[in-house]
Amino acid sequence: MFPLNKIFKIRTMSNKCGLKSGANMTKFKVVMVRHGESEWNQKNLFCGWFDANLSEKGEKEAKEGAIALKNMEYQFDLAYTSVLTRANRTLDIILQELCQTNIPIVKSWHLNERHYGGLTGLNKAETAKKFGEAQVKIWRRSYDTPPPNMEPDHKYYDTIVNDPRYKDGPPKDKFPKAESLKLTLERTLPFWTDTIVPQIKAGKKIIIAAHGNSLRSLVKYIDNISDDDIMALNLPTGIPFQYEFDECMRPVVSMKFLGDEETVKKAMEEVANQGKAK
Ligand SMILES: O=C(OP(=O)(O)O)[C@H](O)COP(=O)(O)O
Repeated sequence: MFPLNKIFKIRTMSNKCGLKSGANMTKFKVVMVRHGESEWNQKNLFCGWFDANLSEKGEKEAKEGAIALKNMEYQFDLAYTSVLTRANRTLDIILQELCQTNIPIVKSWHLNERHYGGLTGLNKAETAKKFGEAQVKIWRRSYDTPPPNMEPDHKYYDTIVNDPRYKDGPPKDKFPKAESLKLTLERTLPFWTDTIVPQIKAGKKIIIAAHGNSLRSLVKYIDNISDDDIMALNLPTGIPFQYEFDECMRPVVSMKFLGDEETVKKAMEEVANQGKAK
């Protein structure tokens, strides 16, 4: 379980990108949300780049997340999401509830879930029974150990590799076969730095609807979380969280969930427990 006191914190850092002042000012705010529960989350299957739909519960979670944002009168100028339906649909539900469907939406595979390789479509609890909970935890949560590759004879290989949504990338010779969190960060980070951050600095109010591990990779980078500590972070579905940054894009407030602490903790524990042999 990731210690929430590590993330529910107000930071005291340097002012003007250098000098210690102890009083950092919030200049920018960004909202992130992992999509609501998918049909494959519900069945406890490794999903990755398979395009699962939201479950009925997931639609409800997205709506509840949207209501939390609405109650706090959030206004967005721009939205980013992956090219996967579960994240797109979550974003649509949120923007509909907020009556902000007119804002631009940028979809990119760079925000896709990490590619779960050969594990795609396998049940997590059955995999834990077969290979042991420790191995499954390494595959799910270690920073730099990728799952086994998805080979061309994998049940979902053709569906994923030949999906027309990838016609503009990633290039065929760089198409992922499996991704660790580290490999995921190698494609989320340039998108964050080169595409999203300039828009934040231009004053745009941004929401990012993505996935458990693509968001974990960004959180690791933004909060400079160690390779060991990131193993304990499990993001709940459908609960938006906010970052506040100073003028130098350093986090002033990290992962402030728009949900009560007990509910968030319980949802995080449930995600962690998906890898236990039942
Ligand atoms: O596709 C997945 O993530 P997503 O539901 O956030 O898109 C994974 O199956 C999440 O699994 P994990 O929590 O075991 O890393």
